[in-house]
Amino acid sequence: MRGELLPVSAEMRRWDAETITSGTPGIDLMRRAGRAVADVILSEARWRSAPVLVLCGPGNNGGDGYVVARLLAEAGRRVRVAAFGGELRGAAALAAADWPGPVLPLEDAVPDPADLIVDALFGTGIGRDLEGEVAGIVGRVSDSGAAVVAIDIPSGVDADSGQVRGVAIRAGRTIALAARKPGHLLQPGREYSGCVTVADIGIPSEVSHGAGVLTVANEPAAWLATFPRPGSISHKYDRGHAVVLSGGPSHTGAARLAARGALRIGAGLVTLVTSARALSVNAAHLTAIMIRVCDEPDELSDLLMDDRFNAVALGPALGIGETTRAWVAAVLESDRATVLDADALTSFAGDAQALADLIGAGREHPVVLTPHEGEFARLFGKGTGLSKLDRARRAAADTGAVVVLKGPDTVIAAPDGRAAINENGSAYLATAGSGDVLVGLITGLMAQGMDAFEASCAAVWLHAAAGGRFGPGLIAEDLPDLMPGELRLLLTAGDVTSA
Ligand SMILES: NC(=O)C1=CN([C@@H]2O[C@H](COP(=O)(O)OP(=O)(O)OC[C@H]3O[C@@H](n4cnc5c(N)ncnc54)[C@H](OP(=O)(O)O)[C@@H]3O)[C@@H](O)[C@H]2O)[C@@H](O)CC1
Ligand SMILES: Nc1ncnc2c1ncn2[C@@H]1O[C@H](COP(=O)(O)OP(=O)(O)O)[C@@H](O)[C@H]1O
Ligand SMILES: [K+]
Repeated sequence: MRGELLPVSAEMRRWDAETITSGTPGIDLMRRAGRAVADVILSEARWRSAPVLVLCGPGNNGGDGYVVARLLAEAGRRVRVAAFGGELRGAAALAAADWPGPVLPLEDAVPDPADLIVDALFGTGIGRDLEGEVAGIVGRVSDSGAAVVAIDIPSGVDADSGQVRGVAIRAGRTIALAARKPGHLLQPGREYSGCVTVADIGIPSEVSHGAGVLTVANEPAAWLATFPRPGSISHKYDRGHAVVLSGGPSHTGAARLAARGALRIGAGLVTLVTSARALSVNAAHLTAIMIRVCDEPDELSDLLMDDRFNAVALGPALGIGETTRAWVAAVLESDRATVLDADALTSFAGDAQALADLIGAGREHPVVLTPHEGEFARLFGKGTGLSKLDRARRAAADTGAVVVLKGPDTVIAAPDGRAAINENGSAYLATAGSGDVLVGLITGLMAQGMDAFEASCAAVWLHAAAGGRFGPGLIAEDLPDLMPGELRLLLTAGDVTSA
């Protein structure tokens, strides 16, 4: 997979183990980890005179902490170490043996507001909720207001899910070892991690890239190579023809937002399908977007016999119930690239299997589902105990569709197990109708022939980049018209950073 790999803890353990097997002792990895963290601390002017309190746990994350303590003391810094747990093993025991100073019991550690705290309690090996004396120190660190640097991941944050295991350290700075993990991007882990940088600890690229990690950070590197660009002799039919279904006379705006999104992202033609009753209100608001009247699903099926209509979106403001299920069935039977959102999903609440059956196994063209958390739970259940990543992945595998599970940390998952986590989102996107525009962006990219997973990733990223760059005052109507600016930055200026 292209893009920055985000290994889960089991994959990370494999990377470490394979590196050790191929000849690098675990203590060397740990010393590199400690060196990287110490270098960050020593290079920060604001921490130059801060006394350092290193909190060490019973595993290898604690081992990293002992290395940091020794290196900072050798650099002349005042360092206290407090530790928790029984006898250390392996590399961690070696690292602890190299620390020449005293070790306080954790319960005696009293962080001072002037301290710099190094959080080396737990990393990827956290196995249960924090309680007792470790929960106590997390509380005291938080109450002290001291600055915190976390090694690998803030203790208490689950590296796979981003969930807090009871309580967690809030770090201003986190130094992720070898790679960021999903828990650095998924909420609330992202909030707890503060500013995250990655330290190279010497995992060979054959190990990290040979391991089949299927999760990436959603960034242009993951999909830019296949992003559609018109050729010099392209005509509009080469750029696809997107179709968007409108709701009834007083529910037409959502579909128009999606249709405009599809046109702005580059679909050659966009047609809004409306009932006769909603025709005049739609017609009064549209110019470049064409209109066709279909009052029954059969009429839409007939329209879609023309294979120039190659991507269809439905759901926003369509109404919940049997009628919408019939429209969904008609579209899915026509086997066009399809995006199902909002009411098209909620009409199948508690009956995801019926939707999966309609999507079917033998279809030629992909389907994308774009639920927010509420729609997802209604369709697939709460998935208690599963991470957002796993819930999206499982829903994709079960339905055979790409699933875009929206929110501040949108997850895009493909039926084959690939997944991407988005991180350029902006809370300004939390405004009525912004999801409708996203539907149009995905549909417009699929109309241009982009792979459904990559189209979903690209649309989510561009939508978020536009929202973040615009910021205060954003309304959904703005989003389609922000696309030309975002596309210019992405495709011509080579500036692929979001706001
Ligand atoms: N592998 C390598 O070679 C390298 C690894 N590196 C570093 O190691 C980290 C991973 O190390 P790790 O696997 O030892 O796990 P770690 O996060 O230290 O914690 C495990 C310990 O905590 C305990 N424990 C867990 N939860 C608990 C709880 N709620 N409350 C209380 N105790 C709890 C658990 O106890 P147990 O569950 O076994 O009873 C076990 O003793 C990784 O993030 C990176 O920093 C780097 O140095 C590079 C080389
Ligand atoms: N706090 C947030 N940070 C980043 N993105 C957000 C946030 N809240 C919502 N969004 C994004 O805004 C869009 C809202 O879509 P949706 O919930 O379907 O709203 P609507 O139905 O009003 O269009 C989604 O793309 C979602 O990821
Ligand atoms: K930690």
